[in-house]
Amino acid sequence: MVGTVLATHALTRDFRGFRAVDGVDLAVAAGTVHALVGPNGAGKTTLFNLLTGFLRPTSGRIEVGGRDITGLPPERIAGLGVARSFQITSLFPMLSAREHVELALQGRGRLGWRFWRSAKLLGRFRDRADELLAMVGFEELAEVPSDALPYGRKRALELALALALDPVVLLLDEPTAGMGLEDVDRTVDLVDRVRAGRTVVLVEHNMSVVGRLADRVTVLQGGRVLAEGAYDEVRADERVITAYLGAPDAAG
Ligand SMILES: Nc1ncnc2c1ncn2[C@@H]1O[C@H](COP(=O)(O)OP(=O)(O)OP(=O)(O)O)[C@@H](O)[C@H]1O
Repeated sequence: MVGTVLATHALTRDFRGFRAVDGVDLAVAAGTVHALVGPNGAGKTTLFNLLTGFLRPTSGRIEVGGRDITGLPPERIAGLGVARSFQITSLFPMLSAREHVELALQGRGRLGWRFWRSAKLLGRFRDRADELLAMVGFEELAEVPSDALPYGRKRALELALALALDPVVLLLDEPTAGMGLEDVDRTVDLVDRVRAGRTVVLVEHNMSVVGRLADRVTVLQGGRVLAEGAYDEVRADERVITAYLGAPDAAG
C-alpha cells in the first residue's frame, strides 16, 4: 500500500466568523497526482494557502511525511519539501529564464540571496539550471528576459522555479488558467513528466486536465469535502453534478 505523504485532519480556517475551510480531512498518497476541484468559493485556494503555511489554520492539523507542520512558516514548510509554483508576478522582468532558475537554486542553498549578483557563484548552478530548463522545454529560451516570454512559457518557468527546490510534494495552483488549447496540452505533458518521483497536488478548474492527470480527485464545496475518488467516480457522482450545475430541478 502507498503511504500518505500529506495529510490534513479536521482542517478549518475562519475569516472573521466565515468558515472558508471546514473540517477537511485530506490524505494525499505518495507518488500520485491529487486534484482539488470545486465550484468558485469552495475553499480550494484557502486550503492551498494553509498547506503551504501562507495562512494559519483556525483549528485542525497538517502533516507532511507523518510530521506535524501545523503553524510552521512558509519557508520551513518549503524546506521540508513542499513547494508551490511561483506566480508570474514574482518574476523579474529583465532577468533571463536561466538567471531565474540559477537564483532559485542558489536561494535554497546556505548562501541565501545576498550574493545574487556574483556571476561566479551563479555559474555553479549553471548545469542544474540547464537541466531544469530542458525539462520544461526551454532550451531555446534560456537567455530570453522573462518579460519577453509568452504567457504559457512564463507559467512553465514558474514550474521550473518550483522544481529547483526539488520538492517531495509539488503544489500547482491552476497551472492551465488563462491558457489556450495548445498551452494546456503542453502543460499536461509537462506535469506528466515532472511528476516522476514526486507527489503533485493540483487545483484545477479545467476538468479535462483533471481527467488526464489526476489519480485521485477531492471535490470541495462550501469549505467541506463533498466527494472523493477516481476522476470517473466523482464525475458521475450526483452530488458533484448538482454542486456544479445546481439542483436538477432548477436545470430542467
Ligand atoms: N482573506 C479572506 N477574507 C475573507 N474571506 C475570504 C478570504 N479568502 C477567502 N475568503 C472566502 O472564503 C471562501 C473560499 O475562498 P477560496 O478563494 O478559497 O475559494 P476557491 O475554491 O479557491 O474559489 P475560486 O475557484 O473562485 O478561486 C470564499 O467565500 C471567499 O470569499
